[in-house]
Amino acid sequence: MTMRSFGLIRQCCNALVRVPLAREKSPVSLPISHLSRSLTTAAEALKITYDEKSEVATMHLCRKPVNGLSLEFITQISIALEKLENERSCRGVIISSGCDNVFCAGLDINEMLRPTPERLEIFWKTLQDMWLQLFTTRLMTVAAITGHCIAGGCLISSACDHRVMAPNFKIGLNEVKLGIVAPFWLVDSVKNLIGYRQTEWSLMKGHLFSSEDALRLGLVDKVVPQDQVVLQAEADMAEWLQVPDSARHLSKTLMRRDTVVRFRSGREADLKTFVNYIPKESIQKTLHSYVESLKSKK
Ligand SMILES: CCCCC/C=C\C/C=C\CCC/C=C/C(=O)SCCNC(=O)CCNC(=O)[C@H](O)C(C)(C)COP(=O)(O)OP(=O)(O)OC[C@H]1O[C@@H](n2cnc3c(N)ncnc32)[C@H](O)[C@@H]1OP(=O)(O)O
Repeated sequence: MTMRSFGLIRQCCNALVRVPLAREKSPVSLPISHLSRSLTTAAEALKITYDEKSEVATMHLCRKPVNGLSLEFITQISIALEKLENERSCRGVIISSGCDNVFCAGLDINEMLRPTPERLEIFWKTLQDMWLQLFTTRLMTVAAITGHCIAGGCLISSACDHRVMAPNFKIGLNEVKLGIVAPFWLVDSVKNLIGYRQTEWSLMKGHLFSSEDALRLGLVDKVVPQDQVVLQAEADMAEWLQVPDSARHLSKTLMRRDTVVRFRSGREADLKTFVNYIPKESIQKTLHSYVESLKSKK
């Protein structure tokens, strides 16, 4: 297999990104590596490889420990997706994880703890944009879910076209457990996969499905042993790419149109709700307790 790194993507991972710092009033330009709260540097957090023969890229999420979606990380993913989308030879992207037993633990909760209004607003807008990009991309997208896939993690996997998961992990929307509510567009994309009632009760309870239940419901398409997830994702991608790209993409656009129209008309209101809701003292208390409970379980 001929693998090469995507030079363009490597460049973009070290790029300057204009984001407000956590406790500053106005945006400043800094290398994104200066802003990351992760144990990994920004350059290490996202690795892209491209296989010329299969015309498939792999986007490896490696923001340790749990691929928490910070503003900088979401920005990196978004820039990488755009570059891949513009790379004419690229037909598909597999999203995989470099974190042990975790595909993605969702939003980096630190982004919502005592945030500045400026950063909070940019954070949410960037997340909305990344979701729309992934949900509508011309590329065939496969999520290789080698571990837990929670809330914002499920946002990524449910926006893809196909999902392969390892057994004995958890997947779903647990936002209520943090005292928050998943946005309607994320709920819609899960509802598109598992239907109204399963979405409603799991959302209200913050229930996370086992891999096996997720397979039964259609939240994932295959469950295979952990060490075979990426291989299976590659095999499934090859099968999907036997369908002509434009017909496949037009079919996807047709099926996702209502969700996208609803998103576009509601995104401004959704943003306002998010930036008003998160700083509330009661929400801050619940988020804080949740983070403490994560730390104290050790
Ligand atoms: C009424 C009107 C309503 C309007 C609504 C308005 C607005 C909507 C608002 C918000 C919508 C947000 C939508 C999306 C939300 C999210 O994604 S929130 C995140 C949800 N995620 C989780 O709950 C997952 C939490 N993590 C875990 O359960 C576990 O960490 C695990 C993924 C199962 C992995 O377990 P394990 O391998 O044992 O690892 P640890 O638990 O030890 O974790 C390692 C360290 O990582 C820290 N961490 C874990 N998850 C996160 C995270 N999401 N963000 C930040 N940090 C995280 C964890 O604390 C450990 O840190 P230390 O090593 O202790 O420092």
